[in-house]
Amino acid sequence: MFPSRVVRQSIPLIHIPRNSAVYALGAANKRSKPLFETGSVDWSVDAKDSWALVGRGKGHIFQTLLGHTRVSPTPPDSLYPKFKSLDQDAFSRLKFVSFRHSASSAGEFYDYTARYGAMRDGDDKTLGERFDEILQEERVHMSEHTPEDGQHPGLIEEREYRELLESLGLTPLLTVPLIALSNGQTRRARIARAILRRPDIILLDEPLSILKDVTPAFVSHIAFLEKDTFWAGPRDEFFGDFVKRHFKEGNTEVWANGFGTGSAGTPKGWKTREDAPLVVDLQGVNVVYQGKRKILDQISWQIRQGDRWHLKGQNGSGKTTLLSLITGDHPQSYVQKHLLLPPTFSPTSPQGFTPTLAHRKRIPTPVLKSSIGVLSPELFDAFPRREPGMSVWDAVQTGFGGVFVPAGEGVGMASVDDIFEDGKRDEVREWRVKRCWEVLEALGPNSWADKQVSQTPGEGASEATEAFAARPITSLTQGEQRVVLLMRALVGRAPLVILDEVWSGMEEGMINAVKAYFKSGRAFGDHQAVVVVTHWEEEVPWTREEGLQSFRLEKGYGKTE
Ligand SMILES: Nc1ncnc2c1ncn2[C@@H]1O[C@H](COP(=O)(O)OP(=O)(O)OP(=O)(O)O)[C@@H](O)[C@H]1O
Repeated sequence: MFPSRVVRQSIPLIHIPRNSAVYALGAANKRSKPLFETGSVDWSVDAKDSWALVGRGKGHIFQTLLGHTRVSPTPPDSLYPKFKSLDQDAFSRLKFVSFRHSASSAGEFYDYTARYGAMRDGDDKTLGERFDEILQEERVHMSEHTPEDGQHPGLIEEREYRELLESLGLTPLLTVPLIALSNGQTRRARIARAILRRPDIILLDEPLSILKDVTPAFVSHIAFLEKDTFWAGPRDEFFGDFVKRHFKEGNTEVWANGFGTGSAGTPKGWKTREDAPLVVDLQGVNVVYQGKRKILDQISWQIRQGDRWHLKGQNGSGKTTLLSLITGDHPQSYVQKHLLLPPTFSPTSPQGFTPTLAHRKRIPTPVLKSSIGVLSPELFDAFPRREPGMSVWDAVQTGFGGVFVPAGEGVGMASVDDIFEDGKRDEVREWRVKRCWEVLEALGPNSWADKQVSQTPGEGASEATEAFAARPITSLTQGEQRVVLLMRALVGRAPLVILDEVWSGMEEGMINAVKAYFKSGRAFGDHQAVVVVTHWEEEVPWTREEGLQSFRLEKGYGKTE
């Protein structure tokens, strides 16, 4: 939460008294089961506190703060006592920034289709211009209120504004079009946009896109909600007594670090790495924008079958750009001198593809798409989940062709028809159906759902999976949609799999299920190369001992570490 300008320290900004029950808005009556109860915890948030909401039920706390639940009995001074005492509308003094829906919720800040292509009219508004607009809106808003009515905190001061941009690393980006900002840059820009309006409370939903317990230093307090346990208090007490007591039963995984010592996924099969065929071969690759912004400078990178790579680099260092050259999404992929990729792909042949690579411009895009399994924030935004009637099954199947739209009986078969001789086609189809069920079983609700809640007693494992496969993708939670799009990336056993921010938006149970699948060694075959993109070492499913290599991008240059 952002330090408040309101001075009366004794009245809390937020207060949910002890012995309160919090209900979903539509809950019929008091006999309905509450979302959570405060029990003996009297939860108060004061100005200058910085709270982190954690635990599986944190979403309920968030919804409560957004006014989307009913607190019973109604708190005597409202949920927002300080604003009540000042006769202010709490929701006008609160800013909510959600990162859960990935970049698309940034709206004005993102458009996947336009990013690499020619910019359209209106796409070229820069970050600086957008911030100027916001400040102008605030000026107008301010002019409509008197200083006494407390409805406007006054404009951010010039010095404070400059410091804000500096601290978020946005100063050099002011002249960059919004559309060109990288994911991390967009996140930071959205936080700055909220702060520019000088709210008393900022709610940031999943701002860090990380797997788990990296609690930023500025967090002073923690509110925890899971099943029947609600706890709120100072950070030190949480990590001391509370975690020890609450997690003593063994559920410590979420607070432990990293993947532990999983040994699966170890690339094997070739005596030395150099014996393995190349999947990607880049030499001297460059990307320059507007003739001057050099994003990639003479990048050379070879990826071989069985390789496990961690692609690293700060926000804006060019990771997405580099990967978009490999996936063929970037128009400049055609003009690179040396950008070699797999020209064919046969999931049922032992090796998976013809070992002689071809230049990107000689590979039809549908073939390239079928050779690369991708899950990324960009894909999550762009995936046309609203395609009428698209079920989970349909969505997973699109992974075989790397396409977006289910194509009738043989989803993604278009390119395969060209590749395979008559007679082999059924074999492929059979393999595909089997693979779909495999990933659905491995990563579907059987692996992560709270079984008491979502399964009726006696329901068989496959029944739950079948029911899940038939659900419209739009009916799933954001976390469930992420898991489905991960299944889509894995289903084809493509020679190259790219997993960019794979954990973001997933619930804890899903994260554990995916981790278990990666560790089991069944997720990837030895013929597959995998590139993981994350800012956090502990999110990478493999260790150096298991063959992990790192490729770092920095100031346009790339190097193997
Ligand atoms: N069309 C464009 N014009 C100008 N600059 C661009 C354009 N597209 C991208 N950029 C710039 O290229 C740089 C690299 O962006 P990219 O998305 O590849 O970074 P990234 O490493 O993936 O970052 P993140 O970790 O935040 O996702 C950024 O500084 C971005 O502003």
